[in-house]
Amino acid sequence: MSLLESISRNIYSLDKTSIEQAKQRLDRLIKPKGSLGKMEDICMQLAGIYESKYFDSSKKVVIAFAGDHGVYEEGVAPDPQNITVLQFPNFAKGLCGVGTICKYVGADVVAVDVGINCDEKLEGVLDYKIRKGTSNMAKGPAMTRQEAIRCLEIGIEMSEKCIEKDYKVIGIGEMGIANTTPSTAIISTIVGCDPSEITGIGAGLKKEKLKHKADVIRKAIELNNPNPTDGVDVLAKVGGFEIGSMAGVILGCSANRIPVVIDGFISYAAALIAYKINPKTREYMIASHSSAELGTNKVLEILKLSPVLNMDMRLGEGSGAALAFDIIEASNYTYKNMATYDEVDMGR
Ligand SMILES: Cc1cc2ncn([C@H]3O[C@H](COP(=O)(O)O)[C@@H](O)[C@H]3O)c2cc1C
Ligand SMILES: O=C(O)c1cccnc1
Repeated sequence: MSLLESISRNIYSLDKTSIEQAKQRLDRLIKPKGSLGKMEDICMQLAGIYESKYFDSSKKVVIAFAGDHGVYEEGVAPDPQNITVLQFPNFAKGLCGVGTICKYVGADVVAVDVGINCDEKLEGVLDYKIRKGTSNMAKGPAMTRQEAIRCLEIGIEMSEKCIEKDYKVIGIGEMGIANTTPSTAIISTIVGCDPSEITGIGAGLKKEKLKHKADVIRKAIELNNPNPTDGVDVLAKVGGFEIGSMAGVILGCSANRIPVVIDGFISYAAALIAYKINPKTREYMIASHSSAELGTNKVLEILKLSPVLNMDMRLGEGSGAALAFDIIEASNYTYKNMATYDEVDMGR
């Protein structure tokens, strides 16, 4: 049995007893029932994931993957492709958005090259390059099925390495110029809508080029005919290496009962791939924020995820996941340390 098969067969629902125990404590805290809103949801979810009333969520990491995209040549992105190789070393150095936010919240970043269009080894970046960028999906499949499985398995492996190092909460991030294009293709295929309904500006595409971007995505879907019920097929035909690797982290976290914090639009595409491979992965996901990219609501509705933050962010990298780490920690701290009605006299 392959690593992917064995991991996806080993994903179970959250533990109802622990969720109930967490709820009972939350209801005994000195506050109106339910008044901590999503903080309470997070605590119940974490209890169900860790199978324990109390849990440690202190050690956190963003695992970020980078890859380039053959579809870049269709003129779907506003920036030069080599921004991927120039920006990615800044993840580990703590100089870019996700790096800086991680420093602030005391989390680590692991940066993994799964397909950057370059020959050199990058400082502070793990080399798991599959190939120097996907093929142009407007002309044929982005990758082979074997490559799709490979990037999923790299993601699984990275998550398990981090879990072995005792990380208790894992966020996902990415870098890849043009990757909102395959993300939109994945989301249109799985949601079942026309790409024009959800094609956004990405890193700042001019409004007058949006129709062209949507047309390229539609053409890629028509040409490759991905099967919306088969996550691996969708990934192979219209995906990206970094997107598949993020989906692999989601599967790895779910099988190892570790919460996985979803970032923005590109990570939503990864979340849908993981969900199609095993729908139970949804239970392990925390949506950090609501991306400003068009199409956000459609994915979050399917995944039934309610984002923690709404910051109008559309950076990616894992920046939103890192920002939500502090909310998760604040929720756990409050849950553990607030007094209950049994401990202080509240007149009842
Ligand atoms: C300097 C820079 C830093 C970034 N960090 C994340 N992205 C984000 O923008 C890219 C996706 O947008 P599109 O599909 O329009 O190319 C991805 O690399 C994503 O991570 C960046 C983009 C740029 C230009
Ligand atoms: O939502 C995101 O993460 C996003 C949106 C546009 C470009 N890059 C990332």
